[in-house]
Amino acid sequence: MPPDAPVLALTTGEPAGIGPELVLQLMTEEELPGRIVAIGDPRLLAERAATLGLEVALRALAPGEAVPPTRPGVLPVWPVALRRPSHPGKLDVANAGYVLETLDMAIDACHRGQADGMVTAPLHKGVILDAGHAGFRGHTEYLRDACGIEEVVMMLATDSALHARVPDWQGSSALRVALATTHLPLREVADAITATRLERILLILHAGLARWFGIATPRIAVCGLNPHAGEGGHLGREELEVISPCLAQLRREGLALDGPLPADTLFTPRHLAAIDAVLAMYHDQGLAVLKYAGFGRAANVTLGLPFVRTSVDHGTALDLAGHGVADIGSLRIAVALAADMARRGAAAS
Ligand SMILES: NC(=O)C1=CN([C@@H]2O[C@H](COP(=O)(O)OP(=O)(O)OC[C@H]3O[C@@H](n4cnc5c(N)ncnc54)[C@H](O)[C@@H]3O)[C@@H](O)[C@H]2O)C=CC1
Ligand SMILES: NCC(=O)COP(=O)(O)O
Repeated sequence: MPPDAPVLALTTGEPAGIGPELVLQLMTEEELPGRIVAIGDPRLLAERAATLGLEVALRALAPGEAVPPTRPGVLPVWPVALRRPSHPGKLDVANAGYVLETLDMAIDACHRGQADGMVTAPLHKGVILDAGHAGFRGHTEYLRDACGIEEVVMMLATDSALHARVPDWQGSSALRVALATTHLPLREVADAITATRLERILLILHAGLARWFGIATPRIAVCGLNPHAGEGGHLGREELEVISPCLAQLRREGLALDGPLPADTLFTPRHLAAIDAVLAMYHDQGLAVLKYAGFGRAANVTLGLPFVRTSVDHGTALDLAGHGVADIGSLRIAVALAADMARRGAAAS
């Protein structure tokens, strides 16, 4: 590995979940892109490694110490102390502040240029809210607010859709799905779909596909919100009053957009064959399909941030934590994607 390989700050996520063990497992692998530094509690990581019989030596880095080239079996760590000892599968509100501190450290490192990007292991949104961090929604929204920007875009891509235009959808599970709204109660979704938000989201998505995925003129298919995209106004008017006018305006500005299309038939090979990404109106409209196509083989990327951030396609899996059986596939892909994006970012600047 070259000594100037991108530095990736890897947050270890909810301590009671599968994040810590996936990070440890990753570090036993031979081929890793980038110089990885985990952010978390070294004692927790050492305990989890011992429980699972993973031979990983932890090396706490001093402030300002350079992140060394990654070697299998060695995990450099930027230490953050747990507030209370953590046990697999057992959430504890006392450790919510710890999880947020690991995120803050990664954000700070990206801002200061000490890291070229961040990769996040899953956190548990519920326990952070139970701990009193009102308004917490997820990494995506936390990063947006920490960076003081209006909008970012959550996009998940399956492994075969990570690098460029997908030539043939027929029989393929290659899929990129972005979301117009993220972690919002369904009751609030319709009101959140405004022309201003949609325009911002589509511009970020268009730019992100061009910059990071090498698709100069991406074609994006936009889902309707209502069944049958509103059935001409009989099953909802958001398509007529908000989505269509917004798409028409953006087409005049040169974006290649299809829709609004009924979401049920959009996700079929004939429609997917012609497009580079789908914009779904809400979380489960898009992610249920994405996870059906490639759960465990996909990564989550936040577009529109001033730095690279990727994540896994799954949550904390409390039921599996501490057993060493969780699938590492998505973390592997998230790390590879972040390293690739960081290299592209460096080449472009
Ligand atoms: N990037 C992040 O921080 C994410 C966090 N979450 C959070 O995770 C928590 C739990 O969410 P759930 O909806 O239960 O989803 P989940 O992904 O944690 O679990 C859903 C099912 O998938 C299985 N699963 C998850 N990851 C797996 C892996 N790597 N290998 C094998 N099986 C795996 C679990 O055992 C469970 O049966 C929630 O608080 C949610 O908000 C969910 C998605 C992403
Ligand atoms: N289902 C995707 C998800 O919840 C990821 O959220 P985030 O924490 O990465 O914002």
